[in-house]
Amino acid sequence: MTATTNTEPGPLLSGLPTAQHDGNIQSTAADPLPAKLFNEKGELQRPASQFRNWISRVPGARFSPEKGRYHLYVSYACPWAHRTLIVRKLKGLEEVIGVTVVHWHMSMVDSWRFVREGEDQGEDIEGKRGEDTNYNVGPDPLHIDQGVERLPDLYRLAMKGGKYEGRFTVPVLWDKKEETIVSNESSEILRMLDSEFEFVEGVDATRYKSVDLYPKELRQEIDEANAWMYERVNNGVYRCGMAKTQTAYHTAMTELFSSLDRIEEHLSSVSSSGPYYFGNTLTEVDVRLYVTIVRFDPVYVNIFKTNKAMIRTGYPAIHKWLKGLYWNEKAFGGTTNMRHIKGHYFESLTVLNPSGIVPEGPIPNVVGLDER
Ligand SMILES: N[C@@H](CCC(=O)N[C@@H](CS)C(=O)NCC(=O)O)C(=O)O
Repeated sequence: MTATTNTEPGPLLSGLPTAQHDGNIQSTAADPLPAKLFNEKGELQRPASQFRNWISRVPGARFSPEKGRYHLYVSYACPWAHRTLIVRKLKGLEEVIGVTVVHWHMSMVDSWRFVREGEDQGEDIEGKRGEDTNYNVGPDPLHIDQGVERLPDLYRLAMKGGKYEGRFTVPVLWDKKEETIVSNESSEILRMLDSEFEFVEGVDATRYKSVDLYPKELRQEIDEANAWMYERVNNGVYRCGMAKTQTAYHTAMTELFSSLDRIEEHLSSVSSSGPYYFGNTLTEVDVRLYVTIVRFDPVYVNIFKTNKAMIRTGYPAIHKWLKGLYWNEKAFGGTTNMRHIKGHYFESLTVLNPSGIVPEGPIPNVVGLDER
């Protein structure tokens, strides 16, 4: 598989930009919103992910699928990283690919850091569906003697002395064999996990094959949905929240809410045939949309000012779809940790929320299956 199969129209970007680091990981003056991230209209422009290798089952491939060779570094808070956690679980790869979760707080100067031994892990106290999320939050288990305390330290190791000019983002798919980063682009990691691990030791091939997130017969529709949803919804909420002018905000809001209307209409028309975006077939569109929608009412409505409507009151079909995934599918609900999610956005993004106060509502963060 090559990078050309990726349908992402452009780079996926961050939570919020942190200051750039040099190769030695020293803090520089923090400009949380550097001018180069914006165009002349004050609209956010996401930079591209820099590590774009592929795990491939083609014989002789540099990164071949193997049990225990790869490790995911993620944040429960980050929607892009959340995609990879969902797919790892959906495909039954828990014993094959390890995971380490960073602390939910992202410093605007020093990026993400690993949780120290004995430190609060940010357990999801609402916890009903977060049962699987209170694991693997801790120090980097692979580089205990190499002084890896923060995400940039990992990028430094991967660069082996070379200069890295991208952003220090999660998710990171790490290769233990070459001690480097295979990929830091979630849309591509998602595809690799979905397609390349069927014949690997420790993988239940029947279960693996029972979920195909990019089935041939739906590829065109998936590609089309990905293209507009990425720009207007997944990245759209960030474009609203980080807009530097009223006009840029208005444009992003208009595109976001007209897209939610479109999704609502689509889901109303398919919901009788199944719980997923394409009725009875679970695809990567569900994965990619879920990570944004589950954060919408608890976080984006508030911190990103996406407040024309809430999902729970304004979009009944989307809400039903969301509740179904959260409550009925372990890979979705079980990887959703609201403590990390709310802590990250409201306490890290002090440029948008200077007090760092975390809103208590909405209550509950995700509505019960049979409640409205
Ligand atoms: N293109 C990346 C974007 C990932 C990303 O932007 N992650 C954010 C967290 S939500 C991050 O780590 N940001 C740190 C930064 O930009 O400094 C992907 O989809 O994998």
